[in-house]
Amino acid sequence: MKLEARSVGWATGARRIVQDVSFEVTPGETFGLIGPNGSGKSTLLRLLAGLLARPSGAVLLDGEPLTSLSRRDIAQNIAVVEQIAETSEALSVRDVVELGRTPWLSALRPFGAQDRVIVNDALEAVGMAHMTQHRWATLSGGERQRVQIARALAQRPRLLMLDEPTNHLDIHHQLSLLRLVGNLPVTVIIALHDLNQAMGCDRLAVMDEGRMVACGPPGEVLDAARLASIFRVKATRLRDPADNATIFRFQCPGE
Ligand SMILES: Nc1ncnc2c1ncn2[C@@H]1O[C@H](COP(=O)(O)OP(=O)(O)OP(=O)(O)O)[C@@H](O)[C@H]1O
Repeated sequence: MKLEARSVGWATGARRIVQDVSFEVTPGETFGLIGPNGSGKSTLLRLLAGLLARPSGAVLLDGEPLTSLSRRDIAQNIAVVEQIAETSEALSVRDVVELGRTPWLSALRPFGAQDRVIVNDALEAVGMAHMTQHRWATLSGGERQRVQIARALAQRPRLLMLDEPTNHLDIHHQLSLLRLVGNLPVTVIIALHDLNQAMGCDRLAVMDEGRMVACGPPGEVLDAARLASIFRVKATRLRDPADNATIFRFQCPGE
């Protein structure tokens, strides 16, 4: 699915949180959003998913303005995993993941065997199939994160938006999640803090103070001058001899 952001913005009171952001994400692309704390990444993701009232500019999905689509149309196309997921404490892991099927169900099309297979696959994909009966309230931060990702996978979206999906995960689950997401046959927009992980995206948009200040392939966008001016770090580029990949080592200026 193709997504186009045209001069997207959002303000609260007199404060502009996101301003004049334009880019296109092509079908199948993994598009990363990076930027310092408070630079507007989560707000931009919410705008792209149509979750904020009174946005400015336009978001188009395969050429159709988001505003012309029903909530159900949007939910059949876009799944969002936010940083803080609100879920009833009493639900089981399976219940939460089954919620991902909601946009596809109706009185004439109740939850059935095919939905059960999709839910099982999603639980399997995030390594939570052994905990289906556990209650949400009892889960660790990383387990909750993986269940929310399974819910989004069960939605079978064409566009998956993830807000810092690795932030609660141990290193094994971080890497397996990124590999899982990278191999999905869908368009992905992902906000990330780890710039080494961001190097795995097809393209990156850099946010700073609510504006997009750069957009392009990771190797071009993450140059020493930008890392110093936007992220306020001194970066040394290293090469992994195993596969020739670029790795950054960061230091605070003056160290
Ligand atoms: N509903 C709101 N009302 C007021 N201010 C808001 C609101 N939502 C976001 N902000 C402010 O907008 C700025 C951008 O927030 P946002 O969460 O989009 O940044 P971010 O880049 O995702 O940050 P982080 O990396 O810390 O998660 C922050 O200063 C935040 O306090």
